[in-house]
Amino acid sequence: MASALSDKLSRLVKEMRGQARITESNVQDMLREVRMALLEADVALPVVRDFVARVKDKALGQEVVGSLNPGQALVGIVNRELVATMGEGVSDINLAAQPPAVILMAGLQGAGKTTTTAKLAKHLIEKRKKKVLTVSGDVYRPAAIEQLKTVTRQAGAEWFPSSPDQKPLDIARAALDHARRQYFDVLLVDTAGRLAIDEALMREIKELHAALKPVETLFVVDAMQGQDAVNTAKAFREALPLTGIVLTKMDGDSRGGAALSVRQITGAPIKFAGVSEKIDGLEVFDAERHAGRILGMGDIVALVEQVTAGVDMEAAQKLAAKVKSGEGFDLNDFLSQIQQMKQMGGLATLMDKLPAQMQAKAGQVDMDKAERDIRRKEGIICSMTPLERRKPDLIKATRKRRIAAGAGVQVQEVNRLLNEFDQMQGMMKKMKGGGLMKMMKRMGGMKGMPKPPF
Ligand SMILES: Nc1nc2c(ncn2[C@@H]2O[C@H](COP(=O)(O)OP(=O)(O)OP(=O)(O)O)[C@@H](O)[C@H]2O)c(=O)[nH]1
Repeated sequence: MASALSDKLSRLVKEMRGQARITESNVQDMLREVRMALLEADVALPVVRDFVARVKDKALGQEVVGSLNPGQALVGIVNRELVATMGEGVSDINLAAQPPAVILMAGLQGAGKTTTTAKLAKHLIEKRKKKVLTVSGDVYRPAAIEQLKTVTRQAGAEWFPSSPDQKPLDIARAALDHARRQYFDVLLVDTAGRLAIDEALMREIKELHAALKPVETLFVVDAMQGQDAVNTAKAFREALPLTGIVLTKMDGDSRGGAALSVRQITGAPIKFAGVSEKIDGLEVFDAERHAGRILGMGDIVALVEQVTAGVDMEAAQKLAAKVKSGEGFDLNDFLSQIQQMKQMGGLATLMDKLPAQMQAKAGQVDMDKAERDIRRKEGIICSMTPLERRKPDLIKATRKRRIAAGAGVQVQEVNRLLNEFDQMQGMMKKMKGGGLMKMMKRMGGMKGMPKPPF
């Protein structure tokens, strides 16, 4: 499905070539695809509508800069809007309170509250060097108290005992008192889960909130819940002043649309993502990476940006004019293409940014070898005289030996480069216009290299 979206967008991107502006008419198809992609990613409909309207607003009339066409520019706008909606920058746990800083965990049953409580304890111990106490207020499911005890041990934190015959509010007060007296920095309060929104339990968590005055009230939500997450989020937002969201089970196969919906509905920042059942399976939420996941495009946008940033547009245009005018593509141009590739961070960096389905193919290419090969080629061309670079036909056997010696390679390598260059020159002529993207595209068909995105 991810590849279907990338394919659709790529096709539309191609159709929009040669248009200099994003207009009402050329943007419609793209926006339809974006809307579909968001719905398929399980983003709630009202959130999708809002989002697409914002993107349209930002996109209309926008001049398309540099080598980008309107399609590519729109992908950039969608990506930036996704990142902005889900929150830019890193938003860690706020501990700015008179210790112990209380963190209240809220969410539906099975969302992953207990697991997340322990994961968070570990995070605070290891990353923030805090002394952490956990307590369970879940008196309805006796196993929940034991579960918290086990995972708290795994996290290396301390656990405050509680039992099913106590009232949650009493447990919480006793734990807070203990935390104060024992100089704990943080008290993590796990609460009873709800299968669905339940009045009595909502009242209980509100009371806990009022008594504990937590510095953080985290809403724990299962990313696999998709659209259903919206109703849960609404109910919790109405009951509690949420300060952050933890999205769990992000290692599942959801498209991650819940992130966008829950963020928009609650207005609270997404702070962490649960990425495995294990105690260390918690990551600080990365909106940029998640935007890529929702669009199913890997880091394709980053790739487009990196390519356009690294390319010397003036040089690329000169090259295009050169090829068009029939003046020919020479080894100086070949050298400058290699150098531009280096400026973009080298092959390995570019491959890293490809979407998953392309990376699988890229994985078959030995990157180190490919990089070494490029460096050798650069060395060979640099050993030639300017005239030889313009007219490689002039290079005779004795010069080949000298060039090889100068570059520290075998003569066969020089021959191979000249042959490859010959092929490439033929190709460039056929293309009637240069450009790195086009060249990369052609390279996609060569030597098992993955195809570039556009
Ligand atoms: N794969 C995966 N599983 C998770 C993650 N977080 C929690 N789980 C699993 O989800 C299940 C429910 O997690 P709990 O922590 O028991 O959920 P809870 O919200 O405390 O549930 P109650 O105590 O019943 O309210 C457990 O099997 C966890 O191992 C995660 O990030 N990834």
